[in-house]
Amino acid sequence: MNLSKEQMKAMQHIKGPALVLAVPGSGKTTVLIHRTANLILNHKVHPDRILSITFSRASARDMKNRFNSLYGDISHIPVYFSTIHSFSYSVIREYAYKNRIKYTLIEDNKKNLNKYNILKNIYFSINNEYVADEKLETIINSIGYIKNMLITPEKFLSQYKINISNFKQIYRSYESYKRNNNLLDFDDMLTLAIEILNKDNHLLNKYRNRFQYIQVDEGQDTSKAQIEIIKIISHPKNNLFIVADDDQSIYGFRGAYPKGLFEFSKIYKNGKVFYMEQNYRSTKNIVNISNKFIKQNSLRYNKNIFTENDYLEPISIVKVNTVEEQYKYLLDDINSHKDYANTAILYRNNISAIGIIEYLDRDDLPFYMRDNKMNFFNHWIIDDILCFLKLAQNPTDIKAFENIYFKMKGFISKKQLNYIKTLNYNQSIFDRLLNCPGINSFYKENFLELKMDFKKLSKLPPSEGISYIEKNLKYKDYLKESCIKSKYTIDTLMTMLYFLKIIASKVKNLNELTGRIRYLEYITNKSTENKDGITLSTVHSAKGLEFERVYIVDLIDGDFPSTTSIDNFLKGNIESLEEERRLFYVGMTRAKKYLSLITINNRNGKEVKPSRFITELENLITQD
Ligand SMILES: Nc1ncnc2c1ncn2[C@@H]1O[C@H](COP(=O)(O)OP(=O)(O)OP(=O)(O)O)[C@@H](O)[C@H]1O
Repeated sequence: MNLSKEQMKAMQHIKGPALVLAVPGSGKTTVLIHRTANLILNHKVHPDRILSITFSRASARDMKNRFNSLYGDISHIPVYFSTIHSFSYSVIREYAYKNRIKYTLIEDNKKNLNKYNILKNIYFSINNEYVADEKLETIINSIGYIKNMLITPEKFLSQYKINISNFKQIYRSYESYKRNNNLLDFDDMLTLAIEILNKDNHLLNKYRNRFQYIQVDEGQDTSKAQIEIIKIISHPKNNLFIVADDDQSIYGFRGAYPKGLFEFSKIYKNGKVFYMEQNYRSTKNIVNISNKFIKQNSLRYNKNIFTENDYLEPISIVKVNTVEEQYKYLLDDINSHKDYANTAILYRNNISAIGIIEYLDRDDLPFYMRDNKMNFFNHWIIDDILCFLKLAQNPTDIKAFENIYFKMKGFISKKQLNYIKTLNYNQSIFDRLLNCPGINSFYKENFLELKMDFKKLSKLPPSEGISYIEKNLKYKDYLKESCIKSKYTIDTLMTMLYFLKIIASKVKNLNELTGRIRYLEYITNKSTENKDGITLSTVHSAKGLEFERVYIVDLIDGDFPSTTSIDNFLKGNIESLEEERRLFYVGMTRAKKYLSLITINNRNGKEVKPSRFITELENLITQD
């Protein structure tokens, strides 16, 4: 590949600070890789002296693979591509070794001592109630934001409203608990590294001498804390080379600080800024429409993306009625090309992967999961449904009953549960309930009705059974109530049930359903090795990647863009909706030749609206 004039200029920049501001597919990563080789081959820089930083472990791996496939083993010394976290952690480890401190990482939730458990305990001790998963996530994201932005919780709370009681106290307890016990989470890696580099001159100089050249990919998603580390290490030579695209900044909620890019010229008076606006990745159809689309954002630096690539197929906007029709369309389209390794199915939320996996597996199509962060297969809602079905099959199953007796109609009390546990365990639970002392006719009727309901349930195929549990056994009422307490939205929970029904629709009985769930979990875990399969990924994790064919699915208003961003927009705050638009733009610009955007009218029997971004795109297309 011949680099363009713009790319060459950027690549040949050697000394002093430089910022490359560029559009998607313009060769930012390409330039960074060639520059690395140029430093080593033509400027005799030892590979060990170059620190190339990128955003995630996956992108560090991708960059290393791209480097190796272009240049192989040019120096017989491995070239170092790292995340800022792993770099910071190496600083901390060295400092800890020197000072005989033993830090423990608390990010592994398979270990007992992990940040989730610590925060759950702290939350309970302060608020006297259990914290729900979604609230816990808000707490973790907010703490991450505070640390990445290098601000105080007070400042954070003055800017953002979060629905967490006593957040400040939780924050302080968590911080002091970690400090007192030498515990570290990911965000501490950054703030502690800054602290260490600021106080240990010897260590600081060692790192400054070692890393003479620093390169940063995806500069738009570096946080203030990360920028600070990079600034400290590169000083005073400031041989700093950053590539970035503010239109692809998608981690604002975690403290990404793209505005930092535009302070570059203020911080580095002798800094050079290069621009690259030619896209080498996508067809003219995709480039033109993406360009118009991102121009709808107001918080951006205007760039004009263009390409010399040909026009090919127009992007397709596909509107179908149901989720099942969406999968059928996907399968038909993918099967007509069978170019699995060059195809990606992208989505806004992890949960969207469930239905896709089920359908791909039914058709025996290979897939590769880019990020397996789903907790679907072991979620309590799945456990609940399995317990209902187990109890229907075996009305003496007290363990199943104990899990769900308060999640259905019947008003069964804990006292009654404890009483029936003392009765003959071979007797049906419903008969035992009828034997509870002192129950009045109201309770008797309830229990008799329950007995009949479970009998009916035992005769239904699983997918109908789930609807029966939802409606007749009033499980949906329980879910609605639990939403009030847990801050799960009912839509999230109903979507999970809906995907479970899709899985259940092809099985005959409980055994098969349990087997199918475990099997899907297994192939999902295994698929992270299956690089030749169709890539399934959230748009977030697809950043930096490219595919011949890209499908973006489940394009529903409220999913993509998210409900929160729409609510904020209605209150006059455009930032989060603009971040969603950038995310959508990142998704669109992953496609080289073919881009298909799919929306549905109906999910789980409810009418849904197409993503407002689809409407926007349709308007832009008709204006052409
Ligand atoms: N000068 C060039 N000639 C031909 N192809 C090029 C050139 N520069 C880059 N490419 C190709 O264009 C595609 C996009 O390059 P690259 O991934 O480096 O872009 P990027 O700016 O990092 O993209 P993004 O920010 O969207 O992830 C790659 O397939 C790359 O090989």
